Amino acid sequence: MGSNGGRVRIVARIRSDLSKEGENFDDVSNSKPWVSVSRPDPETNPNSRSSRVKISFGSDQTSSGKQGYEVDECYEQEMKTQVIFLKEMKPLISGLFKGHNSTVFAYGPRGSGKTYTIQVRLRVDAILPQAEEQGKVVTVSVFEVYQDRVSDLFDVARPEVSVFEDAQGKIRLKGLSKIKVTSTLEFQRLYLQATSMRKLQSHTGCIVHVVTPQIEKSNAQLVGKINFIDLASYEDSRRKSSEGFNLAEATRVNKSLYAVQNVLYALNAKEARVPYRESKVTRMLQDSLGGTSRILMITCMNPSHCQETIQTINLASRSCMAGFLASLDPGKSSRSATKTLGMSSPQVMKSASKFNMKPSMMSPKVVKPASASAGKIQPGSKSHSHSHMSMKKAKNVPIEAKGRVLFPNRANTNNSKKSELGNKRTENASAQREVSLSLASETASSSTQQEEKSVTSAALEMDSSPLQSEEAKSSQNNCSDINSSLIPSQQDVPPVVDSIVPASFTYQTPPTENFYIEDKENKSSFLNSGAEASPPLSARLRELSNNLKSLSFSTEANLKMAQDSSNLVDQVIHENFEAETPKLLMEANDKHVIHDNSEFKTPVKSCVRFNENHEMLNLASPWESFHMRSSGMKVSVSLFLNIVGIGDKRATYILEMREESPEPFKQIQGMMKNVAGELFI
Ligand SMILES: Nc1ncnc2c1ncn2[C@@H]1O[C@H](COP(=O)(O)OP(=O)(O)OP(=O)(O)O)[C@@H](O)[C@H]1O
Repeated sequence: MGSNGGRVRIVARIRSDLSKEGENFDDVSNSKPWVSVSRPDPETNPNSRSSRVKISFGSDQTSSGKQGYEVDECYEQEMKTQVIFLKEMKPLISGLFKGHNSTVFAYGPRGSGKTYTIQVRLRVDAILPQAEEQGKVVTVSVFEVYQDRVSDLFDVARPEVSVFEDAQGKIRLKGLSKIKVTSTLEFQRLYLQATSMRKLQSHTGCIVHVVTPQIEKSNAQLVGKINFIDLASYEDSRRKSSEGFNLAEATRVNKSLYAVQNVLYALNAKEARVPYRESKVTRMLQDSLGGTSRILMITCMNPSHCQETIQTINLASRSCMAGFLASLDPGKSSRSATKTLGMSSPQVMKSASKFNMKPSMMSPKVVKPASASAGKIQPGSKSHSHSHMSMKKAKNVPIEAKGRVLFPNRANTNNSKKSELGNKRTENASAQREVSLSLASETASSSTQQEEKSVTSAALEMDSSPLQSEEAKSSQNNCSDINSSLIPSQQDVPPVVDSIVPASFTYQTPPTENFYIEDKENKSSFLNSGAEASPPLSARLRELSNNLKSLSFSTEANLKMAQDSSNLVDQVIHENFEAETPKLLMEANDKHVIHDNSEFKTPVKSCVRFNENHEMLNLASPWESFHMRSSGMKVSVSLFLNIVGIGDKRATYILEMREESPEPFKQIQGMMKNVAGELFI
């Protein structure tokens, strides 16, 4: 569906200039364009592989050097909502009558025009006449998901809607009413009444079912359904806390937004497993996301919340590009495609040698970070700029700073180990880890129950923001410019693919060395019985240390950073793990079920800072971002928790607890300090 080759179409809409409507903006008198949109010109680039549109922030670069985030389409400020409807949503409504389920998401920061763009009332307007013409019946449900609880907005007094899978594998929404509507007026009245009950930070959804009236002896009633999901606003935790909002709530909301993005990413990437269960929203919409369903995500951009806008577009672009990567290798999942491109592509290999990088250290995500396509933008590209946000000067970030594959693929080694390990599970022999350098935690997945636990690591990181608040403040001073963000200099960018791959990096860990710990109540399939079945943590950390040492960095600072991190890891190994590992594992086994295969995925989060006037100061490279956020290569709390064998869920819980009950957490933090030495200062 998307031009990226994926099933999810991801478009963006830039909200119109509200400064004309009297809304507060940063000083726009001296402002430079805050966002610009470039699209390949078919006349000058008839052979262009991509019809994707590039969104760039900042104005310091020439149009041929624009860096940015790619999406399937971007509607600029002057575009009318009706045009967007006709181009993007109308086809979905037509599909509805042919039996296709569809879902439309509106996603973006506060006040970015999500509700304004999705306009559910008008959409139902377009459905009713067609239904009547074809003798179909339309029923609607309106719900909200707040703190992972689903409520029926037609009757808020009813108990929580329960979401479960029936014996046939169909998702059931028990307790959600469906109301038959026959006229637009009737629907508008119902919808207005229902949405007036919604909570501020909730996801609001409307499910429109088109059904065939009961035909004698036939049970097949449902023709199709379309879901309109007005997602809760993405909020930046640091900004929120400074403005007195509820940080815990923002964290929860953002986590669920990341979960939605993880699902879209997995769908676009044609991954075998999609982490629907990661959030209530995706779980309840599962029927309308998988299979032949069509999905549209409209990412709304708000110039007055530029930081959040960049973060949301960054994630949206990541999901979009997953489809592109998968389309390069349609026979395989995106992970396989990633591997193929990273390990075998002649272009990549060429780039690897050019940049003195070992092929085993590369993945497309490594060599093609969020802005790395800039060097490939066609000279004839059209570019439009919009003026709002004041910016500072650009600074180039070398590509080497984007990330590395820490662990080489050692599938062969694993095979030879397989017999030694006896009953150890090895079916996911090429399980990969994707780790965003700018993020602190990872996603775990259980192969045994075919259920994924995608990462909501940015949320975890936000959870840990109070620990880092001082760093954040100081890093603001270090930040220079939005354009320095994820953007390497043109000379430094290997011309690998004509696309953006958002900043994250991938490394592979052999399954015999993978494990994670989960709560017993959630999963129970494989119990790793200790050191024999699982290699010592010290070995993994040692490997991390060695790989860090072997990284080639372009600058002295980066080299020093790598050495520092390597030394830190060495220190942790020496002081804490070599002696403690068997004990830790035994303790873990007492309390948890350990799975032998894990899959980690992190959404990408940029590192944009604002000064007190909300002017953007910097969008750091992923590596810089990691550096800043982790205070000079201190490994983040949640990453560390993962390393010591605590799964993401538990790590999330610990971090959330710290937010909500700082006192007990101080004790936990003390304990962690003992374990991690300098890491948790
Ligand atoms: N493209 C646009 N043109 C004109 N006005 C707009 C546009 N987009 C949004 N608005 C106006 O901006 C305001 C906020 O829009 P809207 O409520 O749709 O944002 P939202 O992202 O849904 O906000 P929330 O944070 O409450 O979820 C509304 O008054 C809306 O009419």
